[in-house]
Formats: sequence, C-alpha cells, structure tokens
Amino acid sequence: MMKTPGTHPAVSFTGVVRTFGAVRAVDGVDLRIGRGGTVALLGRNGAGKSTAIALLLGLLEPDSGTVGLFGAPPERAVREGLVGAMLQDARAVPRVTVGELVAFVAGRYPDPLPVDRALRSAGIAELAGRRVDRISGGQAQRVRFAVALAGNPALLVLDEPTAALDVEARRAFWEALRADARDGRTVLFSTHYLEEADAYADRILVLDRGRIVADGTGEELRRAAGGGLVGVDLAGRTASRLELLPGVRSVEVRGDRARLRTDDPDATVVALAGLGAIRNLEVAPASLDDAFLALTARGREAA
Ligand SMILES: Nc1ncnc2c1ncn2[C@@H]1O[C@H](COP(=O)(O)OP(=O)(O)OP(=O)(O)O)[C@@H](O)[C@H]1O
Repeated sequence: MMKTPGTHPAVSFTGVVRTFGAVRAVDGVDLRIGRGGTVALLGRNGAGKSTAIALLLGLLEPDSGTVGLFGAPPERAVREGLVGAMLQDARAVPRVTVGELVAFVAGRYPDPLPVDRALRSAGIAELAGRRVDRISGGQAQRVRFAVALAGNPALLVLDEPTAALDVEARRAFWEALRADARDGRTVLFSTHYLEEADAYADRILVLDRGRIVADGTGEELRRAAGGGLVGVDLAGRTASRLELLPGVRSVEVRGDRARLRTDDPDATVVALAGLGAIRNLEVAPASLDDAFLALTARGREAA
C-alpha cells in the first residue's frame, strides 16, 4: 500500500521565488496540494512549469520561500522514496534492457511495484527485453513513466508526460494513470494541452509568468472566466446591430448564423428577444480555451 507519513500536504510552496538573471521563472508561489488525486500544472511555453517542478523535486533551490513534500524538505522526501518523477530530458542509459532499468529503479525504493506491473501500467510489457537505447521516442517516454511508477511513490510528478505520444498512446496513458490515482497516489503533471488538464485533472493550476493565476476544476475555471457564446439564426436580418447588444464582445457570421461572444449571456439573450431575433437559440459556456486565454491575459495586465 501507499506510504502516507503524517498528515502534512503532499506538496506545499510558501512564497517561493526562483529567478534566472532578470527572469522571474517562479514568482511568489503559495500552494498546498493535499493527498490523493490528480493536479495539472497548466501554462504556455516559458510559464514556469518545469522550474516549479524542479523546485518541487529539490533539483533547484528557491531564491526565497520554502518547498515541502509531506512536511519534509524535497531532498528528504525523495531520499525516503516518497516521490517518483518523469522529467522532460531523458538521458539514454545504453546496454540495459527496459526491464533491467525499471527493476534497478524499483530496487532503490522501500516498497516498489512489481516490475511487470509497472511495465504493464506503462503499456510496455512487451518491451521488457529490449535495450533502452533501441526504442522509439514514444516508447522511451513510456519507459520513463514506468521508471517513475516503479517505486510505488506516494507522489508522482510528470513533466509534460504525453509530449511524444500519439493519440492512442496518449489515451491509454491517461487511463492507466487514472486507474493508478484511485489507489490514493497524488499525481502532479504539467501540460500545455488544455483538454488533457480538463479531462484528467481533479484540480488545475494555471501558471502564467511564474505566478498561479487560477486554481480550480475545469468547470470552476470556465465559470471564473465568465461569458459564453450565443448562437442564433439571422433569418435574413443583417448582423450589424448585434455588436451593440449588451455584453457582446464580437460577432461572427457564417452563412445565416451569427455567433456572439458575450461577457453576459443572459443580458445578450434578453436583448435578442427584445429584437424578436431568437431563432434556433443556442447558449454555450466559455470553453476552457477561452478561460485560459482570459486568465493568462489578466495575469499579463496585472504584472
Ligand atoms: N536554466 C535556466 N537558465 C535561464 N533561464 C531559464 C532556465 N530555466 C528556465 N529559464 C527561464 O525561466 C522561464 C520559465 O521556464 P520553464 O522552463 O520553467 O517554463 P515551462 O512552463 O516549463 O515552459 P515549457 O512549456 O516550454 O517547457 C522561461 O522564461 C525560461 O526561459
């Protein structure tokens, strides 16, 4: 079973800052991640995801603030076998087989998974006898996942785990991970795929320029971004006045249909009704894409 020492959160950041010259890669992050469940660190290129992960694993020291894993400094939690990680840069280890590599890593943990189970979870049981320097990029990524899982860690940290996977492998990966997280493991992964964060994370942390600009479920983020899309048939009318309706930010016309992007769908619909312009009405909430853009744009304005 999973080791759960004490009652401290799996991850805590308190006022964490890390700079590289003039760049504030992580710029004052406060964060608690409880035990169990899946958390996504979502942000565009350069947002600070990899730096946050390196700080979390004790691979980088913060300039100020503190990082804790299960109430201990990261180095100690890592040493005690509480953490498994899959990082972006994999150095090939020549001459050993996939099975040997995973067994080697598992052997360094106090309570590892059986090697065949780690390989099966990563979808690479059939690669056990292959040398790790003779596999494809996507297969190498799955080997790194098996390595991260091998120690049966209480916290699994994955930096852009699906970057090299094709669509099918990606789906299989997430299904395996989801099954795994049910055992009480805490999983933290970084991604710039919104759909992945939305579909597979219980909680999404949006990072922008080193700061957490949003924290919640996909649904909460969509709601926080507000607004939505209202669609109506024009039925021969012109779309020109629709831009002036309350809440409307933009109008897109395709054929006879208008799509209004609005900050206030209720007010927009009432105004459309006032014009007698409701035909085939459709109201949809903002997408997570919209939410992400709005949230990170706000982050930029605040800076
Ligand atoms: N070793 C380093 N030296 C100098 N600057 C760095 C270093 N590592 C990161 N940075 C800078 O810190 C910022 C955050 O980088 P980081 O790699 O953490 O972002 P990221 O969100 O992981 O990006 P990506 O999605 O591209 O992997 C960027 O501006 C980056 O250029």
